[in-house]
Amino acid sequence: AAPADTADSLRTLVEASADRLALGHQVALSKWDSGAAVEDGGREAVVIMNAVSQGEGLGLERMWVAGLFRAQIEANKLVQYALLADWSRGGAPDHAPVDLVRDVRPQLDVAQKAMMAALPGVAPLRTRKTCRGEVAAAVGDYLYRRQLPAGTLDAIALDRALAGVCGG
Ligand SMILES: O=C(O)C(=O)C[C@]1(C(=O)O)C=C[C@@H](O)C=C1
Repeated sequence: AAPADTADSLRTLVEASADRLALGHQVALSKWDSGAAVEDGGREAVVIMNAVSQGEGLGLERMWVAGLFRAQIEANKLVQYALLADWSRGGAPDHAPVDLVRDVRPQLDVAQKAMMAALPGVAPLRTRKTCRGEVAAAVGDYLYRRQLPAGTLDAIALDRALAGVCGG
């Protein structure tokens, strides 16, 4: 694919990753209410298995897809831990009850599908020397477009969420 195609796909991937990450706020609220642990190893395995098998249908390498989603999950946990720690000190924001299994995980699955659709176009970037710089720039563009300040929790976590794009 030409570099322009990669850039478009990367932009789509960054947006879908940010959408997935934003759901971490809802997940954290549900865990605040339920007292459940942030980490759910069984669910992580399901998320990664689903992504890998969807990726195989798209001709994507298993290890790459697994690494990509491991990074997404790690970033999601970063957001959850940070929010829960804040709320332990200051209280959680007012919110309606959040049903993790019925409401939030299906939305995570939708964001995952959007990410998967972008991956074939992003794959050629993996092996470029410029990969890390291009990913960092794409995140910077996203933050700029959304007027999200660098250094905030969501901005930091978005860089981490995309840590699996290069190499693998
Ligand atoms: O589904 C959850 O319980 C989440 O916290 C979300 C998520 C994910 O990013 O998919 C993150 C951490 C958990 O270990 C499992 C999955």
